[in-house]
Amino acid sequence: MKPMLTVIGLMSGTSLDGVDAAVIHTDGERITGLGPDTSLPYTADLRQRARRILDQAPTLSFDDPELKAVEQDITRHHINAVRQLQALVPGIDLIGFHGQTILHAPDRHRTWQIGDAEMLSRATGQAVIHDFRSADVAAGGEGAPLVPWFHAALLHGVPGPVAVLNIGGVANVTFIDADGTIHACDTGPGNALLDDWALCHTGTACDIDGQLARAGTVNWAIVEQLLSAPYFARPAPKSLDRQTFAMALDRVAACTPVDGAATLAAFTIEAVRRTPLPARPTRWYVCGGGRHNPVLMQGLQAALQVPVETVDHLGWNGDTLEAQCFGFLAARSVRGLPLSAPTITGGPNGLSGGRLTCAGLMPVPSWVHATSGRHS
Ligand SMILES: Nc1ncnc2c1ncn2[C@@H]1O[C@H](COP(=O)(O)OP(=O)(O)OP(=O)(O)O)[C@@H](O)[C@H]1O
Ligand SMILES: CC(=O)N[C@H]1[C@@H]2OC[C@@H](O2)[C@@H](O)[C@@H]1O[C@H](C)C(=O)O
Repeated sequence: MKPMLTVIGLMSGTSLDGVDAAVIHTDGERITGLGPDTSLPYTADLRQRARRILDQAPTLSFDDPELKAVEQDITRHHINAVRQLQALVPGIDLIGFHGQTILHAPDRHRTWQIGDAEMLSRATGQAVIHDFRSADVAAGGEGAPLVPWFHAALLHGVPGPVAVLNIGGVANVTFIDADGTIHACDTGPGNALLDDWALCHTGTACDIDGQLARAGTVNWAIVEQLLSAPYFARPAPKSLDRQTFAMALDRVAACTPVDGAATLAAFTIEAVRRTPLPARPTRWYVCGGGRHNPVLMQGLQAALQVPVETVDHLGWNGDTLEAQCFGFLAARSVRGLPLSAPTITGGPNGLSGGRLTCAGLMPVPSWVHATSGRHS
């Protein structure tokens, strides 16, 4: 095993907006450098097709032709993103390929990320780690969130208790206690409901800068009703599917566009505030696209009553963090290091994850042999 790897991490998140890719220099424990990054948005057509697949996922068969076509198109975007970074950074050792989650149901021992790792490996000439969540789910864990080890590595030296909140389609928190213990869970919805509401009422893919929500009045009765869902009474670890709270859109259906947006934003914020954590964080750092929405940021500041800042204040890039994370986790995977923990996903202590594909790679890098047994 080479001590330090140069890895490209790839993330296509639940917002279905495109691929984020980033270079990271890491051995899966230390991060010695962050390289360039890029984002390739999906076309409106691919976004719609991927969304239809996500909506149908619970009943889809693995060989559904449209599923396969969407998977190929998504993989092509990943290949193009990798090629951009390969042109900038010579000597890439490995790719961490998250894929696109279309279904997440750990209670039924299912988590499903689409993306053709073999096609990616062949087209880019790189070893690829993929399928990061299945081992944890198979072992009884939630399979998500997986970002906490990465947040903890980046926070090294920042005194706890602190929380890092990612507001993507779904929102998740990493809590680091004063003694360094990591706790995590999905807090509730992130932007996904707001995105769906904005698309329906304005034709734009999100509530840009919170323009709708800012002009509306929160219907607190609806927020309380939504927060009475059993998920919010469950202790962590726990995780969500993008569509878990899709019924919230029916609950706000009679609201005006602005009041509906204000109510959905309040749902996201209140779900964060009520998330059970072992201690009160002294500070919250926010990443993910939701930090660009001032209504969410100001609402979180008012609700949490301790400083709430974007992770950019720590010198991190809040838009590329998840891509960097899957580069970091790929390096952990090839070393057999844990990707989760009992207080993160509820999976067993010491469990690694991810599968390795080296399709068509000649010669196979020598350090790859260290990972025998997990090839696909
Ligand atoms: N200027 C903005 N105003 C409001 N919302 C914004 C803005 N910029 C980005 N967003 C939100 O951020 C979302 C994208 O966030 P992000 O890329 O973190 O999600 P993701 O990685 O796909 O999701 P997840 O973390 O759940 O996998 C968009 O769908 C949108 O809702
Ligand atoms: C199943 C799945 O893809 N979950 C995502 C999703 O998006 C945010 C939240 O829900 C988080 O649990 C996870 O992503 C991040 C990267 C994670 O695993 O940490």
